[in-house]
Amino acid sequence: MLITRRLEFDAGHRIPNHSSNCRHLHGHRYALEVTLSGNIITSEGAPEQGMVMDFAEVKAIAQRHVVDAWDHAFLVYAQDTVVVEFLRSLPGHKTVVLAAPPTAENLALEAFRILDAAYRDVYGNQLKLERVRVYETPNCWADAVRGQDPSLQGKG
Ligand SMILES: Nc1nc2c(c(=O)[nH]1)N=C([C@H](O)[C@H](O)COP(=O)(O)OP(=O)(O)OP(=O)(O)O)CN2
Ligand SMILES: [Zn+2]
Repeated sequence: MLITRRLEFDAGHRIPNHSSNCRHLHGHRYALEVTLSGNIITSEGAPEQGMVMDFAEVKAIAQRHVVDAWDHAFLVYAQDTVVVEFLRSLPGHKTVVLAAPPTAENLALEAFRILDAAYRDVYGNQLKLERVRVYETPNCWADAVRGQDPSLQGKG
């Protein structure tokens, strides 16, 4: 069984080497969709009976590990030194420095890496993170899928 929870957040970014508009500093209302697989919990009387995981708990984990860190932050590529230095000059600015340009693809991969360790099979129902989808706009999104990207090797 697969279940998906959607969360939304706002963040700024730029794609420094982009040939068009995306090299400018701008922001998005991102959406993050977390898809988990697992067996439905059947323990009679358990609060989670009938669920793979309580959607509230799915949300709480993604919120704590990704959304709280990225919401109203500027997501910047570490090699984008001019912007990194500028953001450092702003006292107390919320900045997230990433090892790769902040495209939807790289944000989905980064969120997958962070969240994979965060979702634990506490009910013995083989709970596992399967996919993280990041919407950059309502029309553009990227999927990081377990076992499909070379950087997620070993997560199969
Ligand atoms: N494969 C990717 N392509 C692009 C990415 C990306 O992350 N992965 N990102 C961008 C820009 O960040 C840009 O903000 C996206 O805007 P745009 O292409 O304009 O998307 P819209 O949904 O607003 O498209 P409209 O045609 O304006 O409706 C670019 N490419
Ligand atoms: Zn953008």
